[in-house]
Amino acid sequence: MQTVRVNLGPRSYDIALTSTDPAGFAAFARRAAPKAKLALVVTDANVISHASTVASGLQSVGIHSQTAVVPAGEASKSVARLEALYDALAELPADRGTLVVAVGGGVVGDLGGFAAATYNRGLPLLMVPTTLLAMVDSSVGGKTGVNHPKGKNLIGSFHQPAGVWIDTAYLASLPDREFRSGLAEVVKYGVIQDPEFFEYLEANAAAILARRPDTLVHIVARSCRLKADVVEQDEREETGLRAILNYGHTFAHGYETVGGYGAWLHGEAVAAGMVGESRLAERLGRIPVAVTDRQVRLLTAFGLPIAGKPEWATEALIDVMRRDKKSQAGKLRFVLPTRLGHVELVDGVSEDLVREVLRT
Ligand SMILES: NC(=O)c1ccc[n+]([C@@H]2O[C@H](COP(=O)([O-])OP(=O)(O)OC[C@H]3O[C@@H](n4cnc5c(N)ncnc54)[C@H](O)[C@@H]3O)[C@@H](O)[C@H]2O)c1
Ligand SMILES: O=C(O)C(=O)C[C@@H](O)[C@H](O)[C@H](O)COP(=O)(O)O
Ligand SMILES: [Zn+2]
Repeated sequence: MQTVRVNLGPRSYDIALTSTDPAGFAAFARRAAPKAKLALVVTDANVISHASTVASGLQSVGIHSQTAVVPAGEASKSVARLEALYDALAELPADRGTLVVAVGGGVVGDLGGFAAATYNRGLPLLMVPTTLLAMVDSSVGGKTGVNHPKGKNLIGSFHQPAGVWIDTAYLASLPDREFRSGLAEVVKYGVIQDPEFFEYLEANAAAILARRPDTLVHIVARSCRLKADVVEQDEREETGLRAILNYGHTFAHGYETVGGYGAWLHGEAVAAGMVGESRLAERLGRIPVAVTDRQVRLLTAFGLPIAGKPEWATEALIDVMRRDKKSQAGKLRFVLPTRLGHVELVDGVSEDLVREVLRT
């Protein structure tokens, strides 16, 4: 087992990275929440069997749990599903020591995490990610929330987990499209922080797609460390540093929202979003075309899209972008590459330039 520590003073926690170790999980859960007696396990319909293994582990260390199952998919990141979780917590009844355990992908983590952040003004949260995307990104760093019809994650909060338990054996059953979607966020770390990691992904694309266990462990561990490094320095996205994790996401959230949260998976939108935002950087004279070309080649090798769908209206996409959390006084801000491995937050990018890129 490897451990990645996220150092956040009193909110510090461990990310445990393992492969099939249910006994280890129970001890980890007990360490992360020493006083918990009761838990709500939140999961989705596709991963109920993993949730029941987790529930048995909790029981073995004296934590009795109930399970709340939400339908699989992005539509569950809604205020209506959140209310149902509040009902389940009230029914338990939860007290301030009750643990929320999110077993699933980013949808379950963001939704269950936001219920934990807000019920009784905050409950301890344990993340048990079962998708690649959740292992490398959403389970780490404390962003929780739900969508609004007018924009992704418009309702949410920062609420750090007490621990993250990653078992890469869960990835064996993950559908191919979901696995590829997670790879988009992995590529993101290479572009924003680590050119050597980007080269590793280029050189090992076939082994990664074949889910070779050593490559999986490496990409999950490296991604968690890279994300933790950013979160440790700017936990609540106040200095602008954490915004680098939003590379590709201004476009991506446009694609997801205009697509009605069903057309594309999050990682697919991020892949096309990174290419669009890299093209913006080119047009602003910040990078040579070669930097975009390398991203296009790697994302294509991973079977990910590199441009939005032609039917998505430019003005509808821009309208969503104006509501992006990085916007200030209605002006768009983008995270743009300066070279492979480094990005900057750039103010006042003209909407006309964005239109031009969206139309190409
Ligand atoms: N909080 C953050 O920092 C953060 C970061 C990145 C993404 N996100 C959010 O995460 C969400 C996307 O997460 P996701 O890609 O994990 O999608 P998801 O949660 O919808 O899971 C994808 C699909 O895979 C299924 N599944 C999960 N684990 C499985 C397994 N082991 N075997 C078989 N099927 C399995 C799920 O039931 C679902 O159908 C988006 O809402 C995105 O906005 C949040
Ligand atoms: O953790 C972060 O910070 C991120 O931006 C990670 C993103 O991959 C993730 O999609 C996040 O949910 C986007 O957050 P938002 O604040 O733009 O809604
Ligand atoms: Zn993302």
